[in-house]
Amino acid sequence: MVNQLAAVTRFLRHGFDGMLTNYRQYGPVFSIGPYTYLMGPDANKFVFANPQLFSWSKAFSFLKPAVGETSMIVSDGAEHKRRRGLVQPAFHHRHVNGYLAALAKDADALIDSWQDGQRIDFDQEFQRGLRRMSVRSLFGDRIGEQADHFGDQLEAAISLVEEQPLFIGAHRILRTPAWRRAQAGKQAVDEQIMAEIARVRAGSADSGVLAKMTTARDDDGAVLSDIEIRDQALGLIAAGFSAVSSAMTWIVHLLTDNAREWDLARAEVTRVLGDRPATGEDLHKLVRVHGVVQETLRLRPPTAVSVRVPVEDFTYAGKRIRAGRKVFYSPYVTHRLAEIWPEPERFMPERWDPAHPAYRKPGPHEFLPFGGGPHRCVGSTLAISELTVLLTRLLARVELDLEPGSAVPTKAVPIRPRDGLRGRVGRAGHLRLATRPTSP
Ligand code: HEM
Repeated sequence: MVNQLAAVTRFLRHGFDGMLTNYRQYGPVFSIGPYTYLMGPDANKFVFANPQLFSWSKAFSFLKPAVGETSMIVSDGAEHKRRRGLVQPAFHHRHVNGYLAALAKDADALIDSWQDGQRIDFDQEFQRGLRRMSVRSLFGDRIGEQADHFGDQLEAAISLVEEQPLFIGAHRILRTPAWRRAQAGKQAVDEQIMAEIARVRAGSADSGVLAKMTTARDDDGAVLSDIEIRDQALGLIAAGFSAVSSAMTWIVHLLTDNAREWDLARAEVTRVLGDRPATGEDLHKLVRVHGVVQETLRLRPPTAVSVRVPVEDFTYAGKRIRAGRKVFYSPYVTHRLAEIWPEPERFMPERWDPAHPAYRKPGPHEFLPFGGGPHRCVGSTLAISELTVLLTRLLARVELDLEPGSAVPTKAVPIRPRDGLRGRVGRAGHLRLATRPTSP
């Protein structure tokens, strides 16, 4: 029997760690108020293997004002499969590797905009820099040239749906200024995307994901309509943009929390890359950097929980779950289980190095920062590339000195530091890093 008050209080006090304690106490399936939690590796396996039980259209309906009705993330069944089949090839390794040079240029532009010794909020700065990087690789060079302006309009459209679903309904009914701003931003962005699709259809060459989706054709000759392409483009940004910047912020926090970690990752960058940006061939040689990115996604998965809405009643672990309930699964909880991850609270990039004794290859239901099943993150390769490129440029070029205590995690998705991540930046070799004890 779940003690409702204790279970809610745990989450309110301790966020996702409270959810972990609830799992420990109540097992892989339990309900708190209107919500049901399916937790742990076996529950993940069940959720990913049974997509026919769930509706994404219902679970993510709150996103529709920003991403439209046809975006993959709000599509089910055969429609989802068709759309996904036409979008996914644009994220193939081969294409993503083609974006690395442009990503490095944008990463360098971000770093160049900082003054030596300047005090900044890295969380804000990474959001700004990664927005530019994402806009260029998704929408191509033409829109990429006005990435900041385009990004401002996008953000107005998307910021609203990042609020609690209940508040979004209130904004819509009351036609609040935030709602009107979101509508104006969405309209401006829609028009630019439609114009870009028309240019690509008229034969104008571009290399972004948008252009690839516009010309995509499946084995049966099916294509995406203009509205579908526009909705996919908006869905990619809505699903991806804040998750990547959240991951970047935590990467820097975890690396600088212990100067030794920063030094080890930097030594690898110096050895493999020197001062040049990474190419596709370099990626598999950056073992430590890869470990840092993976280990951050383990300890601070931006999508700490995600939601499903069952379309029919079903039974899991002997418990009946009714159609229409909100059901949550949690990468965060699974990533902190000692039975899968020895010393789960420790930041250990070496666990991802096949040559290290601590290495163990996790199953897809044990390490799931990008979800799993047919709706698994379509942008995961691009996300990892953006993080790797920005991280390697930071390691090559700057020292960071973070202010202690400036990284209290929020209880929201994606997890961010509540008051930002503040500190000073200096050119490599110029600023002395303060060494602090490791804590995840
Ligand atoms: C570190 C960064 C990222 C993380 C942690 C992340 C995480 C996730 C997760 C957990 C899901 C599945 C949600 C569920 O099961 O309910 C998902 C889906 C998705 N992600 Fe990501 N994501 C990231 C970056 C990106 C990027 C960069 C893009 C696009 C360029 C993107 C586009 C999408 C889309 C479109 C879906 C829905 C796919 C579908 O419904 O078929 N994500 N993401």
